[in-house]
Amino acid sequence: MAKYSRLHGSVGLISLANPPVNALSSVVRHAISEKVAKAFRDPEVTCVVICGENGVFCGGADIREFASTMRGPPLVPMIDAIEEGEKPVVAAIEGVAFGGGLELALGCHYRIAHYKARVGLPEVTLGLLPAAGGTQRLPRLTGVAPALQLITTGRHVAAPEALKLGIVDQVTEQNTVEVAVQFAKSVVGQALHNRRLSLRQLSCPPDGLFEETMAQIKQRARGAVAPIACVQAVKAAATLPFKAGMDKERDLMATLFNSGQAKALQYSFFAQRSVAKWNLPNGAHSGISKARAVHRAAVIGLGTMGRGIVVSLVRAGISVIAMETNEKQLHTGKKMVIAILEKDAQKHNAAPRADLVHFTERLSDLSNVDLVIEAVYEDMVLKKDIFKQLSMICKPDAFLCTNTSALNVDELAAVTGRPEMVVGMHFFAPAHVMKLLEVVYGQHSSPEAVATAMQLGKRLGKVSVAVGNCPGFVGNRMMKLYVEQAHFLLEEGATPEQVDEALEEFGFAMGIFKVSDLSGLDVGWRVRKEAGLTGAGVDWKEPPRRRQGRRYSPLADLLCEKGHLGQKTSRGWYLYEKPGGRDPKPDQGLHSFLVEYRSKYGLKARRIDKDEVLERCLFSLINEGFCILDDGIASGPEDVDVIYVHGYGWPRHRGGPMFYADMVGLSKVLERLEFYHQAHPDVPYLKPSPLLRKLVRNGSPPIREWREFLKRPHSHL
Ligand SMILES: CC/C=C\CC(=O)SCCNC(=O)CCNC(=O)[C@H](O)C(C)(C)COP(=O)(O)OP(=O)(O)OC[C@H]1O[C@@H](n2cnc3c(N)ncnc32)[C@H](O)[C@@H]1OP(=O)(O)O
Repeated sequence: MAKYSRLHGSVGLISLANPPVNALSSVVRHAISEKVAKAFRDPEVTCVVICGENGVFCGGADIREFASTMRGPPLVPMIDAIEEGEKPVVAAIEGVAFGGGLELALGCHYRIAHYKARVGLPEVTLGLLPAAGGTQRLPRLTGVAPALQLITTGRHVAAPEALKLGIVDQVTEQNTVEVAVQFAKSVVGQALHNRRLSLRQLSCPPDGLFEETMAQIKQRARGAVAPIACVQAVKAAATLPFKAGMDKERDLMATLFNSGQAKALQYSFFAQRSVAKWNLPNGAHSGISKARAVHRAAVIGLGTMGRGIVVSLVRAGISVIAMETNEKQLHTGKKMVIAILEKDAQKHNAAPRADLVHFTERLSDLSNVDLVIEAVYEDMVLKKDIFKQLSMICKPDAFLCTNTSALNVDELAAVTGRPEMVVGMHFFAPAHVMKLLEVVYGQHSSPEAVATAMQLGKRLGKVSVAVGNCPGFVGNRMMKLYVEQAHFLLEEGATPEQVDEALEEFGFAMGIFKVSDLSGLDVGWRVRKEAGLTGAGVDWKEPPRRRQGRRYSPLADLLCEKGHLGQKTSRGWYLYEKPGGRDPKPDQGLHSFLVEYRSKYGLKARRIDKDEVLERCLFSLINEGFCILDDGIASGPEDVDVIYVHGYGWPRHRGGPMFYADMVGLSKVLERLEFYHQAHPDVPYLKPSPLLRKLVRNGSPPIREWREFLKRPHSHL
């Protein structure tokens, strides 16, 4: 809804009132239209100010309404009516003016923003375009190039930048509404013609701007269609009269609005928010569990992960003790952390925050920290030793966290005298860049420990998801099967290039073999050795290409034995021009190696098409996702999807693996898994999960209803 009042006798003040972000629901749109008409009718009113209650102008159209038939007055005529009005209308922008919110402000004749406010047109991130005149008015205000950049990326800008771009007329540190009211009174009587953006002429865009932008977008959009439609709409602004441009904007929006991509992106928006409201099988949940403040933290281990975690903590203003026993590693780690912090400082024109980090070789220096994150390499014996010591050294109420990516959090907790204070904080490399954090609760982790880790993740700017304890947790447990299928496909006749091409066409930023070369083949090799799948622990009585009773491909192990570890050694699944090279080239040597390998094991190469690559890799991963839901390791499909979109390069416009399964159709996923399981009976995880079967038996309900089919958590609180 929107409230109306009259200030100083002549100013009509319209306040959007739809907490928490004053989204433009049908009720709000109706109320704004009504109040604007009232103000325009009232002869005592000479000018109008539109603002939002509770320090937020407007977060845009109500995204929840997109799933149903749109009711209420549409935005376009409402905004046109404001612009056409004969009384000056000023938008007083506090908090945010996003999407339809900014479009509403662009229909006003003037815009005043608080210096902390942000404005932007993020529709593209929801699979849409700004279809309430945003693609036509913004270029007329800022010029084509800046508008094109903002609309195709959805980037927000802070008020000072918005002022430079001409999006707002004034920025204030004072009470924005009061400043806007005074401003509105001061412009009464001035001509409005020039202030109506729809009437403005656009200056010619630079030559080739649209072609270049389109080419860049096609390269980086990974199949997303909304950015392309955004370019077309802005091009219409630059080449057509306003009215025709608006028609083009409307037509393009009509094609996007009901697309699967828009549904996926809007699902992702809400999924990301839903994971913050975590709940555990024991009944603990975010609503009742209080986080403790973390003032001082420690990180143990200054390898790639440890360094990234230290940087993340410092960026959040937390003082850190960075501990490393290896002198050389300590020296290198310190240099790299300081270099990143200095680069940050340069970027933000501020002093480096290196004073917040204290580097040490002594574990005893950790006696007074509130929370420790252990980030040494994946060796259970080493980690247990560290946790035993921490338990004695750290103050009794310090939380002890591990950055393990797969090891048993309960086993670590058991060696401490405080298992309730132990949780996993699984960061993704590089930790100062990647958004995802898996917070792993063990059997004894207290709600306070989980709440503190989740809250800390939020403070570090991460998307944090609470997950249960099992080998690989959610992300890596699913990933393992996807990687295995890719290796099996090579045995059966595919090349790394064919597999990667299919995955990249699907929308992954990089195919699985390129990712493996980038992270180093030795990472998985170490894990497989730990698991007794290769190296000294193997039971050699088993037939070749079988381990622990099931099919196994030793291809990656064989490459590791040859020293082909990926980019760092210039050879892996691809060839690189030098060690550390980034540009993968097909490797004839690898192809010959595959031919010899197949011949050695009597494997007949066959042609494998893209559909099979996708089904084998993705459906096996999805099937494990269903098992994870059934086991209660993730509390809902949104958790799995958020993990895959933010940590594993799953294309956001495909929602995530569980959303994708819903889009493809659960019965089709089930049928294909049954087919592949029959064809590969020695791969047990291709057997369809009981939860998938149950959902199909129940008529394949939409993803938002899946939680009703999960085992209910039992409260032990
Ligand atoms: C004809 C079409 C014309 C226009 C199209 C559009 O306008 S599309 C919408 C464009 N707007 C956006 O994309 C903005 C989305 N929202 C945000 O970026 C952030 O929510 C915001 C506004 C910056 C606030 O961030 P904050 O961190 O403070 O809160 P949070 O994100 O957790 O949101 C709080 C709750 O509000 C819900 N919500 C936010 N925006 C919308 C929206 N536009 N429509 C509906 N609901 C919205 C959000 O889901 C949270 O809900 P909760 O139940 O508490 O989880």
